[in-house]
Amino acid sequence: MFIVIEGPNGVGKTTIAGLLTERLRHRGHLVHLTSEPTRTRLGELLRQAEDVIHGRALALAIAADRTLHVEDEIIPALDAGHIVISDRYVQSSLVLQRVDAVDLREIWSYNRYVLQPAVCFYLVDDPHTIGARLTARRHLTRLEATAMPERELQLYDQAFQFLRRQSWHQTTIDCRGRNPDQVASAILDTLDPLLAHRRAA
Ligand SMILES: Nc1ncnc2c1ncn2[C@@H]1O[C@H](COP(=O)(O)OP(=O)(O)O)[C@@H](O)[C@H]1O
Ligand SMILES: Cc1cn([C@H]2C[C@H](O)[C@@H](COP(=O)(O)OP(=O)(O)O)O2)c(=O)[nH]c1=O
Repeated sequence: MFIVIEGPNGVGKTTIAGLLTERLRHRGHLVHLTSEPTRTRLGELLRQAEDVIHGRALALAIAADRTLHVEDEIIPALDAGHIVISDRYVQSSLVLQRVDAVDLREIWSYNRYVLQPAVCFYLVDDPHTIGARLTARRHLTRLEATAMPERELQLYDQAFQFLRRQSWHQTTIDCRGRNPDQVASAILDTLDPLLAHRRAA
């Protein structure tokens, strides 16, 4: 089963993806935790080069990294019986490349052939809470510094509506007033029936 954790910078994706991995492993599942940009040479290059690669070129390069991610890492892990959890996926492009002035349909055209996740979780929180966390960060990348939490939340909502029309399975998780354990539990509540179905199949 392929699961995606999405949401604006600072909402808690990395924290929650890690907790969810622990909780699922504790229950005896094999879990492969991954993230985008990838930890491959291309992904690392993109993390370092975000200041000089921008707009359409960045959208294409991120889509190339994602394509390799699916082919070389996600599908092999799924074939080996793992639950795969990705911290960021297509939605991040539908939001961040738009912040970088690329049109939504163009971004989608570069991503439309990727593997469709079993379910995508969109973490949302109060923009002031997210903003306070970002202020506490020592270093922000160019796109992190450009995208404001309100704008990112609005673009994530538009990505959600767009992908719903492509029949993607998506769920919004409201993190307001919830600690990370409670957020992970809310995700597991949605996952449990899907996992039971997987076991029965
Ligand atoms: N539900 C939560 N409640 C309180 N703090 C949280 C919550 N989720 C994450 N955090 C904290 O917010 C910060 C940003 O989380 P992080 O997982 O790095 O976000 P992202 O990967 O979305 O940028 C971290 O310091 C983390 O401990
Ligand atoms: C996945 C993804 C990342 N990015 C950019 C946004 C960030 O500035 C940068 C790194 O992502 P980020 O999630 O901040 O990485 P980490 O917290 O693991 O260092 O990559 C895109 O522009 N589009 C995408 O689709």
